[in-house]
Amino acid sequence: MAAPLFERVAIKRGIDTILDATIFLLLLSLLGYRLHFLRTNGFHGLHFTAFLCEFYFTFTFFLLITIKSNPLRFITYPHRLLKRVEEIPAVDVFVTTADPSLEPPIMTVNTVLSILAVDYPVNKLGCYVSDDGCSPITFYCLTEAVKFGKIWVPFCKKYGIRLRAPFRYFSNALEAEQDRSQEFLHEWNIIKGEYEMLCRKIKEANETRDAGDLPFFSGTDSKNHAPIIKIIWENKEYENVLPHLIYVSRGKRLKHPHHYKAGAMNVLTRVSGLMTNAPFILNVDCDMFVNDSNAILQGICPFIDPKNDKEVAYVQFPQRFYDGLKDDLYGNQLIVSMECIVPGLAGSQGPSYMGTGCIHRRKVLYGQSPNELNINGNILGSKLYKTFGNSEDFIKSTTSALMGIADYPKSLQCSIEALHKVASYNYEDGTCWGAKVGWYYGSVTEDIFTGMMIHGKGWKSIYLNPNPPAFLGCSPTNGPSTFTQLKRWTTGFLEILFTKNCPIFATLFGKLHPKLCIFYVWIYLWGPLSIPELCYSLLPAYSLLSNSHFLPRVHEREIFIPLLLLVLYNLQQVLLFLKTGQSIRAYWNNQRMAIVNTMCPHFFGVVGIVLKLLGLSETMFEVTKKDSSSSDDDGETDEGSFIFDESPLFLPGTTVLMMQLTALFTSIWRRPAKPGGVGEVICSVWLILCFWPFLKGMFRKGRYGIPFSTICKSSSLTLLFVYLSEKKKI
Ligand SMILES: O=c1ccn([C@@H]2O[C@H](COP(=O)(O)OP(=O)(O)O[C@H]3O[C@H](CO)[C@@H](O)[C@H](O)[C@H]3O)[C@@H](O)[C@H]2O)c(=O)[nH]1
Ligand SMILES: [Mn+2]
Repeated sequence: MAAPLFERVAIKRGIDTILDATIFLLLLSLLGYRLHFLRTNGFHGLHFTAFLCEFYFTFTFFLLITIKSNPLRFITYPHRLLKRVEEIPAVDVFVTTADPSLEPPIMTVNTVLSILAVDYPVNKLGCYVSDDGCSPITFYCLTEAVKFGKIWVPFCKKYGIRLRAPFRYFSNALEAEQDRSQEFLHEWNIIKGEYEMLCRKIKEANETRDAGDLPFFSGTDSKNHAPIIKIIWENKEYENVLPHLIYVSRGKRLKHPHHYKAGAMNVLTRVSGLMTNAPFILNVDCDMFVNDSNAILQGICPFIDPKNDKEVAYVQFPQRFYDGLKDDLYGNQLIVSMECIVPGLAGSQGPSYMGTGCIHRRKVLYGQSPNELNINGNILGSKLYKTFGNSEDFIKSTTSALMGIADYPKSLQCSIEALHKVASYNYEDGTCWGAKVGWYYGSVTEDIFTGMMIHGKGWKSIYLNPNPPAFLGCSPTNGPSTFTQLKRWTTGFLEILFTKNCPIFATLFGKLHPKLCIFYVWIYLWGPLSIPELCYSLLPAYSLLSNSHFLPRVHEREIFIPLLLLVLYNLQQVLLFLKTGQSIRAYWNNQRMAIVNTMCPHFFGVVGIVLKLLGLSETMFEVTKKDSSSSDDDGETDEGSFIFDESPLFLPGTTVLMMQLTALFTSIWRRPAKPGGVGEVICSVWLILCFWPFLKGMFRKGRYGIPFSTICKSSSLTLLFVYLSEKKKI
């Protein structure tokens, strides 16, 4: 038998398990203390509220420790696959971009170049770029990218370069190179020059908004236009330098829903079905380049392994980021989650789909279940039209994909009419796209939703977390973008929770593994967690203002429960950060942001969903702004400081901070000798430390300052709170 292509290895967690258990027991004791207190003293508003909040915290913590248990890791052997060339399947790569001003074209170009250059048989790859911005600039940049690609790709392959996104490759010093021969240096210099020229051309096109003569773009409005599908580069067998590159801007009409990224992915699925119809689909966002030229080979290994052939739906690589801010100021590098939480899922049904860096099996996206045999083409006839839409060509391609026929069609020369038809704005009307096949609609987090529906059918997924990382993307680098992204995620999660597609039903009536059910419930409850957390944050301030207590007093021995909880929980976090190679400051920023995020963007995610349920507003996919190193920064930069804007998202945080400050000072001023309970003071001070960047922001101007209007609103809310607390009216 051939050597295995991949292996699983258990991960040892050591002390983390003990800390999990201890913290959980302490949380239970705290609940016990509350119940005892309420029984002996009768109903007590403060303690009752505290009990409810702590109950919720204990519940989410329980979910989390269940998710983290029994982690696994997978190792792949891509070089073994390379030796079995005839078994290597074709892969279609989808790149999505939506807005050239928020997503600089140079970034998309680098992502595309890194894909064109991967170590994978060139004739088995096709790269499709979806441009929801319908931008001639993006199109022009891609045509220029191909010209550069013709020298870049052979250079990378000749010298075995691992990182094939030119902007990253050239940002590393030449000294790091192994091969320093004269020939190499000579070529390196030429190619660097060419890359700089490409950057200049792109910059110029961006500035002058001039992409040359492109008649098919004339008169198009990005929100209202017919489909534009262009083969930018076709790989002909005799050349075999670059894989196919196809530009797709799907048709849109103003009032017709286009379902954001999910809609774009479904159009790419159909367009690629007509052109190359590869059995596997890799999808990356425009900011996520291939960081290791072996990435696709690695990702294909689990699919080829005979043990998994029948049950793996997708292979997910972690989201990793390059050029993150120092010490993870906004806590959005997700390293601990990717290293310590997701591996727990890997040991079960597999990781959730994260929207990028993921290889899908095409058949699964066509709605097939793991136990269904490859279909027999004749049976389904008219049902196929109902499901997949009214295109004969596409039904043919679907049938062969579902039947497992690998090599249909042989060339890109399919009919333009068919292509335009499947990419038109109304092709999906009355079909199952977005509901039973393709990427699912109805949530702005289409990724987790689609992944969950796939798991619900009983499919497994595989988590590959290689070193060096296979893909790298970028994370938001300022407060407003971070908050907008998180708000969208929370809203998207709740859009799934409150439907018939809720994970609990998927476990009860479908094939979702209970552990995955727990994971999805845990993540969907991020938003609602903001309510107990906001309530809990009011308790110390209220206690200090009204001279009451919600925590055990110093002379009671139960005071050790919350104190130990605080110490052990933070100790656990510090250890996790150190274990994953991060700094103590990164730990602190992350733990602070966990609180800030819950109270600000997550809370607004909940507000958004309530408005949607009341029919007052619709949810939107707001594209995250991506900073490229080539974009100019306006004015001063201060890496360690928070960036704010007028958004109401900053309001709850500013208010909570003001409440703590007011409560603390009032209590010291009134009772200088005995300023309130120790527990309450510690809580209040802790919150002030968590919102420290907000405190600094209150005294600064410009983008590092909290706008005056937000300060006014927060002050009013604080005054109202102080008034009500002092009168003990709440
Ligand atoms: O109408 C749209 C909106 C977005 N996109 C693309 O979707 C991708 C993700 O958008 P981004 O603004 O970067 O969202 P993030 O929050 O950073 O993305 C994370 O979360 C999304 C779900 O909320 C997933 O789709 C992403 O894969 C995941 O990286 C980008 O390539 C966009 O170009 C479209 O193609 N069309
Ligand atoms: Mn993104």
